Amino acid sequence: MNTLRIAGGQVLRPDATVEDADVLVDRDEGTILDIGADLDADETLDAEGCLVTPGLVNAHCHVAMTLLRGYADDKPLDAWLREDIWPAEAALTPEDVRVGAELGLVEMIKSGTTAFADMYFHVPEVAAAVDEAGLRARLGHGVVTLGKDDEDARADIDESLDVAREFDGAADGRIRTAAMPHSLTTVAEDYLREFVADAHAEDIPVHYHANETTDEVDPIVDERGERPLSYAKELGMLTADDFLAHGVHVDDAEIDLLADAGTGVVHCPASNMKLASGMAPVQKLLDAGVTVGLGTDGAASNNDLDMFDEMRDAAMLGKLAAADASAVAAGDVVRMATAGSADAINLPGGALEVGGAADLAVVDLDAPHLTPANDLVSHLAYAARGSDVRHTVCDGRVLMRDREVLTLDEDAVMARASEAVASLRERV
Ligand SMILES: N[C@@H](CCSC[C@H]1O[C@@H](n2cnc3c(=O)[nH]cnc32)[C@H](O)[C@@H]1O)C(=O)O
Ligand SMILES: [Zn+2]
Repeated sequence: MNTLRIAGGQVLRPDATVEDADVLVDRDEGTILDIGADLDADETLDAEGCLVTPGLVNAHCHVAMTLLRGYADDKPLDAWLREDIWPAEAALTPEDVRVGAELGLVEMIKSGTTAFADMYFHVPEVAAAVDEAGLRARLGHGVVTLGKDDEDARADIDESLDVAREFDGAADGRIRTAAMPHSLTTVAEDYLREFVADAHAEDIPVHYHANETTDEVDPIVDERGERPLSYAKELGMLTADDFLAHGVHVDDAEIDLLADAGTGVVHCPASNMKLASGMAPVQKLLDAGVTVGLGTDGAASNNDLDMFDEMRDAAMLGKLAAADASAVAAGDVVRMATAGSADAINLPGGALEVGGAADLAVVDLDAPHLTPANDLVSHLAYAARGSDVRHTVCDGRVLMRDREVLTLDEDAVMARASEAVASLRERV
């Protein structure tokens, strides 16, 4: 057996307690063997003065959109997508998506994220980047049928199903997949019904954007006389395996539907604030027992992939939405960014426990903004930053040691991404 010891730190346990302990990892199996005192191992990662946390799980992203960071800001969702983002995306080559994904993965590793869910296109390139970088992911090809003829719409759906079949279990099992209709309004009803049924017939989960803006909710209510999530249920896309992004404008009946079905909701507070989409009723979702995860959405609507920022944003926005300072507390957002997200996207990780996945982040507490150590869960939620992460481990493999990313060449990736975007701007 080949073992790794994360030594001398404090460890955040699933019940939100913190204890002084080493974490012993089986590198061959990628699992945690023991959490305890003075454990011996083949290799040691120093965690003195640090908090060892579960790797953060970014449950909704478009990772290659790092290329469009700062490309178009300060617009509402619909205009932003139609006027800026979709025209630029139409010009992206597979090589662009590869380097954009690598850039995003470097950013994730450097901020303690070990797993994510991603909706994009040229997915084979995203999968190759994930394989190389060493993270876990649930990947899928996003489908839009609006504005497409029947042949193109069907080709898009076929590609989504083919990608889900082909890449499930890739990267030594670290990659899982989903079928990904973009949203309830950008994929037409007949296509959606067939797409979802075909995916579920092969046990492929479905991931989509829902109830993000009122512009997206109102047409469904006007045309169908029912709420979007009641429509989603009727289409069969509200099962325990499926998960949706946003869920901003959901009413009480829709919250009950989500809780009854066990469908995960991925809250994306920064994106919702930046696009002025609205405030998700996160405390209500939690109270109803809905599985709630946390995601950054793409870097063009955030504008980073730092899940520490996202935790703080979720807590702040959740309190505002509930008009209650006790709503969406520190422990709630830490759980959402770890176990909640892992649960929503159904990947291993999200908790440090014996027998569980060895996916973790080591946060350096020796910083003025993390002093004094009154409450480490509070610090994670409100005061820590991605740049406080010292080591990142996924599936038992060290992806970053002492802030040096070991699986990708950070400087080379940044240079290639800048070149790719210079060329993209000339083409668009
Ligand atoms: N195959 C589709 C692309 C779908 S990928 C997923 C899409 O979601 C877009 N996207 C990013 N953030 C959001 C959001 O917050 N809401 C809805 N769509 C988004 C992203 O730009 C990308 O085009 C096509 O032909 O256009
Ligand atoms: Zn999105």
